[in-house]
Amino acid sequence: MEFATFADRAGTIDAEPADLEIVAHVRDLLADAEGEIDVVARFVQGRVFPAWDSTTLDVGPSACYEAIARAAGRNVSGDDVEERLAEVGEIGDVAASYEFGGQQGLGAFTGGGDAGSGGNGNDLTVREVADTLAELAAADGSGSHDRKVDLLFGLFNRASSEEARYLARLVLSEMRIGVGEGTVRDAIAAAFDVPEDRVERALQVSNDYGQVARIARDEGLAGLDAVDLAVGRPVQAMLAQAGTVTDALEVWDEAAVESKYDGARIQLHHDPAGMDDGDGSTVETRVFSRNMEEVTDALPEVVEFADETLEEPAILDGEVVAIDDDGSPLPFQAVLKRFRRKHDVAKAREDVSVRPVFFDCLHAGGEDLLAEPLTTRHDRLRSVLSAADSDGDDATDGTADADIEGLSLLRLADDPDEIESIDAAALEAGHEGIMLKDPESTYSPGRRGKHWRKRKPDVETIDCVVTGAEWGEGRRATFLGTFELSVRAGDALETVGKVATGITDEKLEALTELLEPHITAEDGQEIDLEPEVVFEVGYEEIQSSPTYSSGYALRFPRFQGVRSDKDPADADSIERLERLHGR
Ligand SMILES: Nc1ncnc2c1ncn2[C@@H]1O[C@H](COP(=O)(O)OP(=O)(O)OP(=O)(O)O)[C@@H](O)[C@H]1O
Repeated sequence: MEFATFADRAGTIDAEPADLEIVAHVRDLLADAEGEIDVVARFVQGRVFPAWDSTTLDVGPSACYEAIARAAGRNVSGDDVEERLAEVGEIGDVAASYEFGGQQGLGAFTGGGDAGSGGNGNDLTVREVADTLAELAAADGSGSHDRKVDLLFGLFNRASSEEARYLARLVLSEMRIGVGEGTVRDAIAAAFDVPEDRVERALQVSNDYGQVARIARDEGLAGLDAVDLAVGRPVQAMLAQAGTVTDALEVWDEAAVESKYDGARIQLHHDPAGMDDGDGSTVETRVFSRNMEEVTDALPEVVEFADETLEEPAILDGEVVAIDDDGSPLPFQAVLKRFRRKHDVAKAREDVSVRPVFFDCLHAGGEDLLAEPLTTRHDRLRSVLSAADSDGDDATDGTADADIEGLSLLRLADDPDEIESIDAAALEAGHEGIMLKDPESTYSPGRRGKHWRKRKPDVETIDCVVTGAEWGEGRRATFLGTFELSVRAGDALETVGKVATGITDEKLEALTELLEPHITAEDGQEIDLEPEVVFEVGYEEIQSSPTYSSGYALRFPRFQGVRSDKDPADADSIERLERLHGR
């Protein structure tokens, strides 16, 4: 297909406001794309490379302005192009405002027209543009800037105004003609008469709109259904919604509960037989970010872990977490010092170490698992991660999961109290909270569905008076560990719950010092306190409950801090609880 034809069609789409009409135009474009269907399916979305491919053109706007200026003639400079952009506001309009075609001087009219070439009789094709841009992306090292400008100049120099408009937008990732992924999916289905959901599945698995369009056309449904995951080719990550335990248990019989690890999402691809690393070398392990960017070189610990632990081809989904010298998780900010780092990785590793935790398995031993339920995928994950375990204890009874390095602990629970204690243990271990997942759910790449929920962060906090406490146990026996919370009810105080979570050892020590002078009675581990200190407490919801004297209970109470600026008289009242409960 000539690039002029593509530009002409892109112009029609650009001018079309109705979504359905846009799909129809893209459908026709794909149907007419012949041998270049793969490129056309990408270009129309403004993509030069497949979604799974982290290759970028690596070309700054100034290189593009320079190339446009050179193609526009001797009297035009990169600065002129930039100035015009400031006036016009959009690079496509700017590029289209020049006359190209190797004209010297003032840019005489070439008669190329919208669908014509730049006047040298040598029509630019879609494939040529794609090949030149691939060559441009590959240019690196010294002199690469000039090489990139030369290649771009070569394209603009052969372009008509309308071709230049879409070429400039493509190069600067500013296509913006209203064609998103869903449009291309529907257009492929309509063009080649295949069901949308099967196109969707093939797209999820391959992340390659060009390949899927070609397969739909040439091989039909059977071809689409045969598209598999490939080790080495990243898949979009499944995402979560915020949700409450109560909501989750209403829809599912039971919830699969896991810690929410506070790190960065990774997708690990491993093949003991080796895979292409994208640069022509063979590697056993590649690691990708949530946006399918390659982060392998930044995370040598993850690569070492995979090389030591895995014995079969696998695609694993997980989180990389920064850890301190004892192996305890560090806050999210620490992992940012490592993630995506390109230089001085060894030095950064000395400062902050990381370790991976995996919670899903998309592919193992040649078998795609996306359509399997979560529990089956997690079982497979366990066996993949325990392959190197020489005693052969692959923990099928679930008891040894905590001993399997790199495996998330997944527990099935249908009791909110049990989930609350898993949440408490997760916070205690330094994680961010918990994830709730539907045990039956399949893996939906790229979807932020209801099957995965991150327990809703506390939307509201209340200020409670601390009226009692319990001494801790074991190494915490000298600290107060659990605090009884009360709210005002007229002149009296009524209990509303206990908080034990969200408090580090240092904070417990400080709180003990603060509260000890106010102890009025002690019975075993339990103590009564003079009402003096006010805590700010987060919660998931307020329930009616006979357990506490206020008639309400805080579900998932979490310590936020001491309100040293407040007296008990300023604490929240039972009336406020009533109002919050009624919401
Ligand atoms: N056990 C787990 N299961 C799934 N995701 C987990 C788990 N532990 C940590 N995570 C992280 O939580 C994220 C899920 O939340 P979400 O889909 O909302 O992503 P997000 O927008 O990056 O949110 P957040 O900023 O809260 O991590 C995942 O992308 C992953 O990085």
